[in-house]
Amino acid sequence: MRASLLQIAVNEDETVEARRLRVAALVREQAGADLVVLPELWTTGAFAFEAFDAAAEPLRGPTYEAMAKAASDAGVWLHAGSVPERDPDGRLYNTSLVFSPAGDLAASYRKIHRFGFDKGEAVLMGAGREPVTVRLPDTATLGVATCYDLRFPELFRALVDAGAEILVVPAGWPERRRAHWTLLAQARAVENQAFVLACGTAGTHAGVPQAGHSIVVDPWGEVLAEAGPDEEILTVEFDPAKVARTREQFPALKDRVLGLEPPRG
Ligand SMILES: O=C(O)CCC(=O)C(=O)O
Repeated sequence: MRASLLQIAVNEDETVEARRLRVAALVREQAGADLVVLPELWTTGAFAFEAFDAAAEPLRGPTYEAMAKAASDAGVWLHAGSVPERDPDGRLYNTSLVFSPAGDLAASYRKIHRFGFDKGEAVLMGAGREPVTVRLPDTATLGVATCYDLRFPELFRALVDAGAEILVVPAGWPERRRAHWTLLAQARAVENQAFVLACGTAGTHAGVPQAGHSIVVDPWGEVLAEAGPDEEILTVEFDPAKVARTREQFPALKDRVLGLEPPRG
């Protein structure tokens, strides 16, 4: 399987419309890949809170249209990262879109864990409630999560319980916590015996330098590829069957003890 992670630079000197056109062209250039992955909220930048409202779009808005066409032009599965989605009631969500090689929407996922504590995304956007997996016929099952979700192992366990073998994590992770990003991507891969494809942004928006350093980790925790800090296309080839082999050879997932009593005392 060949995957390309497009680590897009999100800077304020480029308009949302210009970036959308540029990213669509980059996706088209990935013809021949099986899966292409974009970062979180790459139209505005994940920290551009003041831009969310103006840039919000219905699920089937301009980013949906551009990415559906780019996926079918390239003939690739496309995890198009996330967009600020406005639902029919006016509520915003951080919503990921996954397209099939025919350009059909295979899945959408509203980010469950919103970042910002008492400000930013956490107050501006609603929370998703449903973990999402996507079956790529004859290949593997994707489990999707977004940025801050990476800190919550129980979500990833739910995805694995639903059959996920490749965990895809678009992000807009800040440079100041880059060490956490790398560590958590490896931890989620090791504990779930799954591939992790984590695609971040580069550049600086809203005064927040982005970490870049998109990363692909195999089910044994080995880093197969890692980007640098700037805009980059990270391409990697791997065998999804390694998930089943790893889980068979080192069957730790089978030793899970569920439903423990709360500690006494
Ligand atoms: O958890 C972090 O350190 C970063 C999370 C984040 O930036 C996000 O979810 O947008």
